[in-house]
Amino acid sequence: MHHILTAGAQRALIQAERIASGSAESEPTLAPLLAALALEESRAAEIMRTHQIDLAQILQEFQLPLSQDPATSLLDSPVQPLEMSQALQQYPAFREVLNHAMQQASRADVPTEIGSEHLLWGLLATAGKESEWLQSTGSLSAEKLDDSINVIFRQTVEPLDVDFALRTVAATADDQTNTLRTIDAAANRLREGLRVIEDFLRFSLDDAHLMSLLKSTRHRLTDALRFIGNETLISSRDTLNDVGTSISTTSEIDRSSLEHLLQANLKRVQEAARTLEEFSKLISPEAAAIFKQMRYASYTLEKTILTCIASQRRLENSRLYLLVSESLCHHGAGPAIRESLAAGVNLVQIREKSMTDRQLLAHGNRVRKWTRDAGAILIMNDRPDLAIAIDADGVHVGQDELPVREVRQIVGPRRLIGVSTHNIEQARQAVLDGADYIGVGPTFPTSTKNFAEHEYAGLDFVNQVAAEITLPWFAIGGIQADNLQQVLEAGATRVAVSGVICSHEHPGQITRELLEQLSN
Ligand SMILES: Cc1ncc(COP(=O)(O)OP(=O)(O)O)c(N)n1
Ligand SMILES: Cc1ncsc1CCOP(=O)(O)O
Ligand SMILES: [Mg+2]
Repeated sequence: MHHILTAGAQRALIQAERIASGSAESEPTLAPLLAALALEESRAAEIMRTHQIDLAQILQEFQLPLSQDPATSLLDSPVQPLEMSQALQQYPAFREVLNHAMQQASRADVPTEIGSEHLLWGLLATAGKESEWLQSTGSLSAEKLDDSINVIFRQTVEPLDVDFALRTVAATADDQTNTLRTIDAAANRLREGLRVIEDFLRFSLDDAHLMSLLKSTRHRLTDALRFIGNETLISSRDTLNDVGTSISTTSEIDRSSLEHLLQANLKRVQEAARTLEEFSKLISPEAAAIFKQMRYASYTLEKTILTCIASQRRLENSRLYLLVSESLCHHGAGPAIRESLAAGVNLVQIREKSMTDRQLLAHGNRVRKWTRDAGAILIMNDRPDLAIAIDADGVHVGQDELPVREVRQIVGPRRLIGVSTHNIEQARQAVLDGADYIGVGPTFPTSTKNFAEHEYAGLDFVNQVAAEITLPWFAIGGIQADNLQQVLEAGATRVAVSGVICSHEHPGQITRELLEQLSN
């Protein structure tokens, strides 16, 4: 198979050589490559950041020098496609890493491309002090990295489906120039649109996870343009004679809200990606395939961002989520629900594991009336069909139940879908799948649901989600009045509880206590 290194991977190798040349080590080591991967605005750096590893730590650990900021100096320099066979010759010190990277890349969507994330994977798979350090400091392993690569790069896009001939089409010189001009203009539109969306994610939504997805999409643009040739594109540019630059439609200047602005730019990105895909078919099928993926990735991104905004709005005032099971309640589910509603709970889940369908239907209809009268949201656990039957506002599903896509087909577009998550990869995936909120836990030991000791995700998981996810999420599991503060300190703003309210002698009283803490 024919393997090519992405621009990011090439820059990392060049940087690694620069760092190695300034290092005191006489024997070649992999530490300069590790530092170079963290230095770049690359996929590998993004992944390391999510595992709390940064450049400063690496430089300190491996006693490496970094006299200037080489990242900026290389970022804009054009990089020619580099084949694996050339890379193996040019960088003998990293041969083992490159070979492992190649194996990993062969399993990805675009098997010919080796990116910085594959180099990181190769580094982890190569025995040595760098790999050991990554595993101990960042809890990174080749398997975990597999998950990260999957979440960011494989599952955000449709499978590579090339529906056009894999050969370039002969054209006249004029045709070629016009095609290149079109590609150049569309690439600029795409880049600009992505930048606007990135700024929105950074400054308005403040969502690190979605931002990292967007950055990956931006990197793919660089990768695709390499197949066409950056210099060729620039030499075909003719802005003065471009009739498009003077056109400014009313819709282009009508940006009535941030959301409108966001949507307009998402559309701009999708249209530009389509133009790039079509015109690249005449020049580079590889580039066309990447543009197609980018178009699909932008649909996923659009859906995800808009869901996030809509959900934040719908659940804006829901900080305390009550899961009610008849068996846990001191005086029955009815009094527990009515008293907690009166005390201010506005989000209730029916979580019954042993009722028959008929019992659940009758119970659900009663709870529907109480919650509706109180203006509260009602969610049915596990059962999309019953959510519809009792006209609940949504349904909650676990990791082993129906996936969001299938649940959405059953409950339609308006009902909320909640998903339980137990680690950061599941949380990221649930966001991309289109969940409207997620459960994050279990935070503490609980007797309400059985978990093995090692399954407690704990406050670390709460911390991780707080750092990167803005889709509404609820910390859950063993939360009580006396440990709620710790959960809030770990970054949660919403919690889901069951036992603490249901089995309390006075559900209204404990509800008020919890709400009081949540509002501070
Ligand atoms: C808000 C919320 N979070 C998590 C769960 C747990 O769902 P699941 O893992 O499917 O387990 P069961 O509750 O069905 O036993 C939840 N119900 N709600
Ligand atoms: C259903 C569920 N899922 C994760 S923890 C949990 C139990 C929550 O109940 P409690 O608040 O009583 O621990
Ligand atoms: Mg369930």
